[in-house]
Amino acid sequence: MAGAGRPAPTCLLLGAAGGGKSLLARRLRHIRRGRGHRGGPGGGAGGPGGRWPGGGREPAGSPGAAEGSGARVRPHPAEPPVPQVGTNLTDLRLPRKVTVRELGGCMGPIWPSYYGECSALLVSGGGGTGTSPGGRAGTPVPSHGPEGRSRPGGGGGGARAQGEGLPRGWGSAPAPAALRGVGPLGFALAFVVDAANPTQVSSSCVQLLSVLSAEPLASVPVLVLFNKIDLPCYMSLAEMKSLFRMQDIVSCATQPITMLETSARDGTGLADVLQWLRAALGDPR
Ligand SMILES: Nc1nc2c(ncn2[C@@H]2O[C@H](COP(=O)(O)OP(=O)(O)OP(=O)(O)O)[C@@H](O)[C@H]2O)c(=O)[nH]1
Repeated sequence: MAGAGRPAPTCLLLGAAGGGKSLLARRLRHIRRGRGHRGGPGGGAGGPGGRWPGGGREPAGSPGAAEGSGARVRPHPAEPPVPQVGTNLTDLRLPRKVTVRELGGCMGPIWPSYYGECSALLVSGGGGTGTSPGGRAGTPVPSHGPEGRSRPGGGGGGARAQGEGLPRGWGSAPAPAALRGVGPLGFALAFVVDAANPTQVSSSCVQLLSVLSAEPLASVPVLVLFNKIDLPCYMSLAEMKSLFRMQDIVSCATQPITMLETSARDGTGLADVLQWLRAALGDPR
């Protein structure tokens, strides 16, 4: 029964308007497999990995591709932001086909109507190797909070009292076994934050909390991307974690959460994003 009629693994791409989702999806489509992974686990401060493979350029013909040879990535030219109204589908070959479904930031109020898709994929997903990204060198590491922690719904141990200050329903779902590691569930979620826009931090944080507390998404692996780190005014991973109170979020979340710094403009961290997608969606390569 393997594969017959099974929908492609899907990653929902969410985040506030202007965070860089569209550019990110376009750039991911053109990144080449196999080489060019740089940086250590988490791709975090001091070592974000994954500019264009081969230390090189975006492939010819792709947005921002350069003529001739060059050792460095040619940044994607700045372009006026065009708010995404509706949903955009991008197919990636990792080599298994993975669909990235971007939902425009201005569609925030109706994002939940797309969460149901996840239930179908969770039911029909599986069948992978169960590879955990944390188990391979150089792979982004999901955060599960303190070792052996109990989720708030399961009796405490977290940094804050149960459910305190968090959206209704937070932590109330039972912990599925899959949460112990990022599993091949067939559905994943990436949440993009503009790390160069301090005015968006609080609204992004509220959005992230509401996404994490959505019941259909209770067991999907989540990647939080702090994007636009090419800009001089960007906030570092440590700053963003502190502003978002990520430690609290991670310790209360039912999902395994991974964080990465990226620049959709210059390609930093994008190889790590692909690697996370491969691991989260069940492709061991
Ligand atoms: N400097 C810099 N600019 C970026 C980066 N990513 C995206 N941008 C720019 O930010 C603007 C918004 O990017 P989009 O990709 O349209 O953002 P979005 O999240 O899809 O926005 P919505 O469709 O409104 O939800 C565009 O001008 C992009 O070129 C980045 O990593 N660095």
